[in-house]
Amino acid sequence: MAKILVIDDEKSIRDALRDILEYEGYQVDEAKDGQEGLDMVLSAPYDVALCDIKMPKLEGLDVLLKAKEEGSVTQFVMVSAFGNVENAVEATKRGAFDFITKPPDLNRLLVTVRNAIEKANDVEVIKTLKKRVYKKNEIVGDSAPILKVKETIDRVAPTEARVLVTGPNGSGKEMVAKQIHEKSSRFKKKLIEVNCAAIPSELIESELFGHEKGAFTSAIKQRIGKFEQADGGTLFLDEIGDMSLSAQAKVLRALQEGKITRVGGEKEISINVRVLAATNKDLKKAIEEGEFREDLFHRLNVIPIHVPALKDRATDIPLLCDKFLQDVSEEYGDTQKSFSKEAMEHMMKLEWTGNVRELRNVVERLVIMCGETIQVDDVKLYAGMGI
Ligand SMILES: Nc1ncnc2c1ncn2[C@@H]1O[C@H](COP(=O)(O)OP(=O)(O)OP(=O)(O)O)[C@@H](O)[C@H]1O
Repeated sequence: MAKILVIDDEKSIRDALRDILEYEGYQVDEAKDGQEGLDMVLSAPYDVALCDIKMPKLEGLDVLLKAKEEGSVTQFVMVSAFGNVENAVEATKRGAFDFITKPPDLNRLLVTVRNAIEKANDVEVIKTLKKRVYKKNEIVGDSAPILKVKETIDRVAPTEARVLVTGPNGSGKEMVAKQIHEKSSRFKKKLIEVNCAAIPSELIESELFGHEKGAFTSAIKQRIGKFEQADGGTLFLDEIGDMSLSAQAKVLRALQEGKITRVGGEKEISINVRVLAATNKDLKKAIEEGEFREDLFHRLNVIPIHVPALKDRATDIPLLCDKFLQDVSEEYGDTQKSFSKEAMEHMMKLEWTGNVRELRNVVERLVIMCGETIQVDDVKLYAGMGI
């Protein structure tokens, strides 16, 4: 049942609104001034507040602003006296859902309340979805190296520092980059990812910097590159060790000068981008072999984060398995399965050359193929079938 709070200093109005709303089946509480209303909105989850504008102690507009400041998701419908409509309009500009005038017209009141409740439900749904996504992206593990990774993320995320994430395939480098972006002040803007290994070297410059129409034969129209797409946000250069030397030179210039030029273009375009990079290659060795620019390495490697191979943090395996059992059962809408003690001990001894990605695939395979409790023989049979 939807909960509605009526905030009004006139008892007759509170009584009238309560009668109407209770008759419609809503649960109604009352506050007799602005301050009491604010306290109640902040201490209980009301779907809708019907809030008078002119009140002693705290005016309606201030109740609204303070509630929003504190992150309240209650939808405010302002109730204004006839001569006070300007204030009500101002309130809707500042985040109130709508306003009605006194004395309230019954139909208009009920329609507005119903719409406000719908909006409140949408906001709740979005909030839980967001929490779920956040949980889905959570870095699982409490081994010493993973705790260090998480601590470094928390420290570095709010800064503008560039981060170079290293570690073997499937160890969680991309997850680290995503967390840094989500926990940074750039989180409302985009995180743009480029897999440098997947793009042919002759196309990487156009991919990163864009091109002007006619810059080369297949450039039939202008294209905005990843640096420009990430403006105000974060650019994640994955597999940076696979980037050609000529593209490296251009990336270096973009980082040094904060400017790029589209391929075939002349104009310099200023960009405000935080760059994160990742690689599974040994970049120091690549530098010695002349395959990676040392100056670019130093530009990118302001804060290094190393994600170790899974076999070097086997104590994380039970927690990761739990998380993946939960994810997979949610995905298939099944009850959650579990590992026998011996099965889990065996999981912890395996090599996991494909690291966490391989572990996730194996857990999914086991959930599909096995009974309620996954046994050690199941693990021997189904793990190590290739990732
Ligand atoms: N600590 C972790 N907790 C939960 N899930 C994880 C963790 N580490 C990795 N994963 C999951 O494992 C998979 C592989 O992770 P990710 O893509 O981040 O690895 P990567 O190192 O970037 O891989 P590649 O080197 O192939 O690009 C993803 O599905 C990711 O969600």
